[in-house]
Amino acid sequence: MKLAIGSDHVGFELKPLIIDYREELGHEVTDFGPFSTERTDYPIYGKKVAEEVAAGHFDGGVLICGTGVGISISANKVRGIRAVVCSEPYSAKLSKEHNNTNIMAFGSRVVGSELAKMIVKEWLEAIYEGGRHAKRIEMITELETEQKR
Ligand SMILES: O=C(CO)[C@H](O)[C@H](O)[C@H](O)COP(=O)(O)O
Repeated sequence: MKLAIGSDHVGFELKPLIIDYREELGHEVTDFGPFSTERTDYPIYGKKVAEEVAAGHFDGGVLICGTGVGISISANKVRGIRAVVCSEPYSAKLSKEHNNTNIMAFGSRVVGSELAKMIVKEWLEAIYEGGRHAKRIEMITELETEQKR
């Protein structure tokens, strides 16, 4: 699986743990920055990763900031993105099975490295169920097309 990953300065230190973990399992992970703990702004990286995923260059994305909230809000502003913030694996699993999420976000001030790995694992291993959920995803997509830029 090809994954795009990004963070802000607060999520920076958790990022390599997730990269190493997924690469050990055979995934190809590309880090879109930042590459230091120098204070920066999460919308920059939320947008970068979201645009790469929306363009189909990657199968999914992982975003990390302090709580996961700001960076996921930013990613969700990109058409075609369904980013979710999770602090436990059950929502991560259902977000893929029911909502076909394509970006997983979490907060490095909220979850530790082992729980973060568990969340990403559940999310990546889950399979979108389609069926009755497809209509709802189409309704979300319709919301996007109705929005005037
Ligand atoms: O935690 C957050 C709320 O979404 C943000 O993602 C940032 O990580 C946080 O706001 C950064 O805070 P800082 O005081 O500028 O380090």
